[in-house]
Amino acid sequence: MPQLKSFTREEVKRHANEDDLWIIIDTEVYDMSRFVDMHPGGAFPILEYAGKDATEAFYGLHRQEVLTKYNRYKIGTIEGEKPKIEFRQPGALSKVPYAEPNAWQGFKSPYFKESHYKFRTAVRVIMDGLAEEAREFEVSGERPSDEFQQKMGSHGLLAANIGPGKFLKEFNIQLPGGIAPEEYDYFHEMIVHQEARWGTRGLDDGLIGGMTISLPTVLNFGRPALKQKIVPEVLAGRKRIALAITEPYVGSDVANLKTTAKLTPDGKHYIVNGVKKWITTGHWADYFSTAVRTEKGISMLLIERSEGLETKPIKTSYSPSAGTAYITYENVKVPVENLLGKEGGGFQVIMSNFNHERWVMLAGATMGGRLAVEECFKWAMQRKVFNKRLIDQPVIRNKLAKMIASVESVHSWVENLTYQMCNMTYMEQALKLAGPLALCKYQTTRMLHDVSDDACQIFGGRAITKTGMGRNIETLQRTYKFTSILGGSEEIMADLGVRQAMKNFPKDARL
Ligand code: HEM
Repeated sequence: MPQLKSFTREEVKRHANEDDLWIIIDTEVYDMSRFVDMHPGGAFPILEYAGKDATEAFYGLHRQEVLTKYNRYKIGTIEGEKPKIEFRQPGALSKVPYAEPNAWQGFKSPYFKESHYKFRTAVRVIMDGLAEEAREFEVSGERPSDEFQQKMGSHGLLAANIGPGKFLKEFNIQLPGGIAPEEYDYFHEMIVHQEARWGTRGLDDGLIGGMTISLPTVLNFGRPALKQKIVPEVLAGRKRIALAITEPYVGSDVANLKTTAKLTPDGKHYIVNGVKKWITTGHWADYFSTAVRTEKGISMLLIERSEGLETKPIKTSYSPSAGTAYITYENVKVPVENLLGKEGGGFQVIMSNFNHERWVMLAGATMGGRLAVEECFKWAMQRKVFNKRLIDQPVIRNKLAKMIASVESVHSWVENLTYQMCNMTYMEQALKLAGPLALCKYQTTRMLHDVSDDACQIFGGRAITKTGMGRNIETLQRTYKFTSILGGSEEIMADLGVRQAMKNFPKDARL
């Protein structure tokens, strides 16, 4: 970058033709002479601002990050003037009201201790440092690279997604912010899910989604030797793992799955045949925690990618970088030692992680809604139409009010449920939390539906454009159905919640 100089506004005015074209954005001076013909928006819009202040026009059409990416054209600043627009620094919190959970914006919280604040600060710095690379994978739809997966692992961010547990100490995991493994609780984990503010819904699942739902089956039900082999390599990002339950004929209806595993006559192996569909991370995975039908009923097997096992990508409306796969198993030979839990005990293995899986989705989804609030609020404040800012239109303020109120309500419920998870025993959680978590998941994805709809109307055409100002809104509207179908569809969640409440309904209660 050339040495930055100081200029007066009068000096800038003298560089006002196509071959010598300067503009001012806030208090910075850009020499556009070499860029004007390459400008993605064409030369015409820039020419109008030659030698002038283009701040308002620029922010009406570009995200701030454009200036960071093209800062090679910056030649100086305006003498004696202080910037009016703040540049977001890596790791910084947003000052936009409701853009962050209120605990991070100075509100009192009964839930967070010093270690949570410390952890959040550390996680945001790491995530900001990885954001650009993450977005490149989401846009290209490519497999997140081994280096990227391993960076996540080396920061402790893969293990941090699996939740608190003895395994953090057992496998010597170094958590962000130097948090001690025994201190790590579900509020720390909630922070990890909510700090994934990259706007890369597909990639998030390709990187960690499959692992978060499948590794616990090995951690909690795998034989010690299997655990020792697989857990460290997955948590370090050297290997990837997916949960393979759903089939083309059965989605949530696990009891009717058709994939079979037959014991060989010597009793040393299972031979697996069948197909699986919608397997998140599946196309990238080395291991598959797979639900099969054995002689004794539904069982879970850890299957390594090997002869007879093939994956192919499913073209989804979210992102190919989620690695969503169709899997075929043709006479795949699996050692009996890879049985997870008991033969015929597959339901227990599958069910044991459902609450956690749904809660992870809730935490991530509230962040998705919040990000939309921040984007819409900023856009409405800076976008001018009919000579007014969007925010000056009551209809826009009303939409924002609805968005904020629904994100905040769901977020408070998620925090309350997280508190229960931190303080109930595993058995208590199993008995009491399935219903509320299911209802909260239902409410959260309804919230996303409404927020996405309002956000799209606020952003207009940019909400259906993959790059530029509305990029994150486009991602939200294209991907929120992912959350409302996976891990139990809205309809099943709503029904489960009410059926569980019916079980606890007092027999003697009358209106
Ligand atoms: C440092 C100065 C500038 C840089 C680096 C820059 C860069 C860019 C880039 C990268 C895009 C594509 C954005 C996307 O698709 O996400 C773009 C679009 C555009 N730019 Fe600029 N630009 C600059 C200044 C300006 C100025 C002063 C104007 C004047 C109004 C302008 C008008 C536009 C327009 C109209 C578009 C198309 C926006 C759209 O498709 O909605 N640009 N610019």
